[in-house]
Amino acid sequence: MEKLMIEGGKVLKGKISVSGAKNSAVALIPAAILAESPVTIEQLPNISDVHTLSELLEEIGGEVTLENTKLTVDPSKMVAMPLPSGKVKKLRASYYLMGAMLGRFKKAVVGMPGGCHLGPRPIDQHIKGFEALGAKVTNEQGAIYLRADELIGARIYLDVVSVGATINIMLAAVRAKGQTIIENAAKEPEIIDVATLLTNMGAKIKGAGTDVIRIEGVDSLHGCRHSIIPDRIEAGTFLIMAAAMGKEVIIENVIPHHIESLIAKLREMGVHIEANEDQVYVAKQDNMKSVDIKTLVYPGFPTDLQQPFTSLLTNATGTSIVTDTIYNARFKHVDELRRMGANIKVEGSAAIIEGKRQLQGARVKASDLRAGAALVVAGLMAEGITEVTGLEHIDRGYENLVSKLKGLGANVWRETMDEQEIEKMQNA
Ligand SMILES: CC(=O)N[C@H]1[C@@H](OP(=O)(O)OP(=O)(O)OC[C@H]2O[C@@H](n3ccc(=O)[nH]c3=O)[C@H](O)[C@@H]2O)O[C@H](CO)[C@@H](O)[C@@H]1O
Ligand SMILES: C=C(OP(=O)(O)O)C(=O)O
Repeated sequence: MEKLMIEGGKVLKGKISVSGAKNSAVALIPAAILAESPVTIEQLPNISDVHTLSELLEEIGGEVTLENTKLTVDPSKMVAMPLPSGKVKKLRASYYLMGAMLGRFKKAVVGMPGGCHLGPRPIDQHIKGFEALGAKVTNEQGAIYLRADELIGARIYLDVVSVGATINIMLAAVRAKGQTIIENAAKEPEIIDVATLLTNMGAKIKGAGTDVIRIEGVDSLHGCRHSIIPDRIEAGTFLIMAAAMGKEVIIENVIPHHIESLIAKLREMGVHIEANEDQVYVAKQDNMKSVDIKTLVYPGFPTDLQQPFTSLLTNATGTSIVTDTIYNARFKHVDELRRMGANIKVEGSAAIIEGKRQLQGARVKASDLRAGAALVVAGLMAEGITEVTGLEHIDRGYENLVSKLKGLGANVWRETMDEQEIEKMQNA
């Protein structure tokens, strides 16, 4: 087991490049199940969620080759093998195996997904969608059983705007008979990316990226090549790091339009940002002003950036309020930031941050992926050394974080933990 060491206070300068989007990748890989010939996905991030999903596709008979950032899946020999436990528990996105296998085989058995602990993460809207398409869905000992004689297109109104449910229903509906209409659909860029792959595979989808998606089912789908969009959350994390410690930082391979809500808030704080087609230039501002943020569905401020942004706000003068309307208990990072000297109170779904505080290096633990990102931001700003454990969470979503940050001049490295340290961490 390893821990991440960060010597804080170093100025960040230079270029950093964004990898392919995790939350697209984890849907595009299961989508390959729907084809009958090989699908190649390019620019994939080298993160553990991608490896876990590739292994899951192998478990159901897929021939998978993963070379650097390119994955080829030959799904022709896949079978509807039950996946009630094991690797499906390692990540959230294993729920996309439900929609994809239901679409291809008209049946699936998939264990309840894992992923970050952000409070309750129900999948009732996914199930409502599958049932509307004609599937019988039961939960037996922690696994979801889905079966349909035939999938028939339907009009589905989502009671909650959900990225996961929108994509999952799309995956099943492309192979249903007739038309499916998803109303109150989520509009995240990852949904457009998945719809683009499916369209290249022969699906008929209109309206992805708006709140009404229309799908005309087809009898079969074929292989294709697809290049994934850049990760807006990784890009956003780098922007936040640069706002905290950056002199002249250029973030490359980014679609600035995807992170407009973050850019607007950083500018409101006084951070200097210039954006062109696929690059963003950031320069730190010494007297950042406090701001309030409220997380919302896209194009609102993303919940996935709320945690790293909270760390930045400890360095802004005045009181900031961060409200998470998507996951109102997504505040596990706050206790750890307090250990580093932050003055933050959590009241209901809001965190109240009193700045400006000079954080101090400490031993902290990442409880989930973006809590980990928040602690890295805090470590870069802190005086002295910060030790971050719980790296398995960070490795789910950030490719080569250490070498990318080193490229900007940060002093960060990984160290193997000894047995005593592991025991101490587990008992903490
Ligand atoms: C693998 C993946 O892409 N994960 C992302 C996805 O997670 P996830 O798929 O969990 O998030 P959703 O967009 O589905 O959920 C949004 C909100 O709807 C609620 N809800 C969702 C589904 C459902 O059936 N019932 C229900 O009530 C959730 O509890 C949450 O409050 O979107 C989140 C919100 O942008 C991001 O934080 C995660 O990074
Ligand atoms: C919460 C996240 O991931 P997951 O849904 O995979 O747990 C995330 O990407 O911030």
